[in-house]
Amino acid sequence: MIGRLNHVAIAVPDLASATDTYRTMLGAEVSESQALPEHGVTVVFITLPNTKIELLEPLGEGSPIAAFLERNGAGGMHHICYEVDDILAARDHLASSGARVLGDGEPKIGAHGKPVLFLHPKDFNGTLVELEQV
Ligand SMILES: CC[C@@H](C(=O)O)C(=O)SCCNC(=O)CCNC(=O)[C@H](O)C(C)(C)COP(=O)(O)OP(=O)(O)OC[C@H]1O[C@@H](n2cnc3c(N)ncnc32)[C@H](O)[C@@H]1OP(=O)(O)O
Ligand SMILES: [Co+2]
Repeated sequence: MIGRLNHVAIAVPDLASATDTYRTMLGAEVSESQALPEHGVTVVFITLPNTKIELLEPLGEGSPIAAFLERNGAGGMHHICYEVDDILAARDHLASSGARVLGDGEPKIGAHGKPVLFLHPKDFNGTLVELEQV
């Protein structure tokens, strides 16, 4: 069911500073930032030859990553995103297998304009999993 690795996400307390670190210290190509209020984050993407890195900081009240950053003051690996062909079929299979699909279970449109869903980290070895339909 899961396909390519779409991105690995790192939550950061200061997106501008993290962007500068990647650009100047790691020579990375970093996109312009995208504010995504429906997701409660602002993100940039770093394009690598074989995948992407998503840097994200909280946006607005009630950001889903606020508590994570309280626990991890310098930031940290936040989630991993796998690609799927059919996100509703994947959701239904996972839910029937006992996995917790986060939110109301309906896909939202993510940063790439594609439907995304999240699976509870406790069901996947302590790792927050995002699925993106491509
Ligand atoms: C940019 C758009 C999109 C894209 O297109 O790529 C995105 O990536 S949006 C990214 C931001 N949105 C989300 O992360 C949505 C899904 N996340 C959530 O709903 C919440 O973050 C969460 C997973 C429910 C956790 O929220 P939190 O407030 O931290 O809840 P708890 O404190 O109750 O945590 C429960 C439990 O899980 C552990 N935890 C939390 N976050 C993570 C994580 N990222 N990785 C691993 N483990 C995590 C937390 O430590 C708690 O564990 P225990 O203390 O042992 O119970
Ligand atoms: Co993501």
